[in-house]
Amino acid sequence: MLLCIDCGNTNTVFSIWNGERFLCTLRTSTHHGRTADAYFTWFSTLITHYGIEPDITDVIVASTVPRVVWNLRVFSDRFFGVRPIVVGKPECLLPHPPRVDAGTGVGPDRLANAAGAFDRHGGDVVVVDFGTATNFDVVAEDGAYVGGVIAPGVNLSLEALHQGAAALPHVDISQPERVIGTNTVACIQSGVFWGYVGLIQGITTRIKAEYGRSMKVIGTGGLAPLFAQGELLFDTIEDDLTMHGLTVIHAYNTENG
Ligand SMILES: Nc1ncnc2c1ncn2[C@@H]1O[C@H](COP(=O)(O)OP(=O)(O)O)[C@@H](O)[C@H]1O
Ligand SMILES: CC(C)(COP(=O)(O)O)[C@@H](O)C(=O)NCCC(=O)O
Ligand SMILES: [K+]
Repeated sequence: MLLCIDCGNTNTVFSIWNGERFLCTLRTSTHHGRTADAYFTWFSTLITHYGIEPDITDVIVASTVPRVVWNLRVFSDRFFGVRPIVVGKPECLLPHPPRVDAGTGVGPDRLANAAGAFDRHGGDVVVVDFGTATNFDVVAEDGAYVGGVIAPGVNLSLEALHQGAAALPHVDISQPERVIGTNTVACIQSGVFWGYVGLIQGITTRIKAEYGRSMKVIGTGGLAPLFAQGELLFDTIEDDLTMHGLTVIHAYNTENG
């Protein structure tokens, strides 16, 4: 079985793929100080809780935080005897290499999103991924990642208001009833929620105009469903797109490595 690890700047997600479906998805906060032993303690407790007895034979990692990769490598080697495939490293083959400026890096989460989106939709796609940052990943007709947009994430925007303005409290995101807020919390929620709706609409419209072909827009990441309510921002929402992309990249490496 394949263990897929998607490590974002906020959360690290483990999913076990049995070749047909994901058996479970486990989430923990991202800390570069977490040791291989700490990962295993957490992992084994949860899979026991869920009654799963996986036989992990392969591991693939996509991490937007370079410092966590070392401990994930040790975790993989020590507990499963497996050398992981790390997306973005030269030894990890990509089904469709990205076309970007020479010398620039592409986030491994974006490479996984591109692979997952192409496998499911066949290209000409924009993925909108709501993580710590909100990424727009453009996937060309042939499956290559060809660029995109990086905007501050929803929670980062809320946190920045709280950090930067003495009288503004920490607020959780939700869809406000009205645009004109009549208290501080409602004003902040309106600014971030409706600001985000405008950002998503505005950027996808401009991407489509610049790209010059019709495109599908796929929402992914924890907050995508919040922005689907009542607004036609996405053609589809796929929570497991990054994980699916990891299974696609793994299969490609198995066949071609
Ligand atoms: N279902 C959800 N509802 C509300 N907030 C969420 C949900 N999923 C994730 N978040 C929040 O969205 C932010 C980004 O989370 P995540 O997608 O895990 O980011 P990353 O992949 O960058 O680690 C975090 O602040 C997280 O707490
Ligand atoms: C844009 C990101 C910070 C998003 O990370 P995340 O929100 O998933 O933690 C990540 O994809 C990244 O570090 N990218 C490198 C630069 C690039 O992709 O162009
Ligand atoms: K992510």
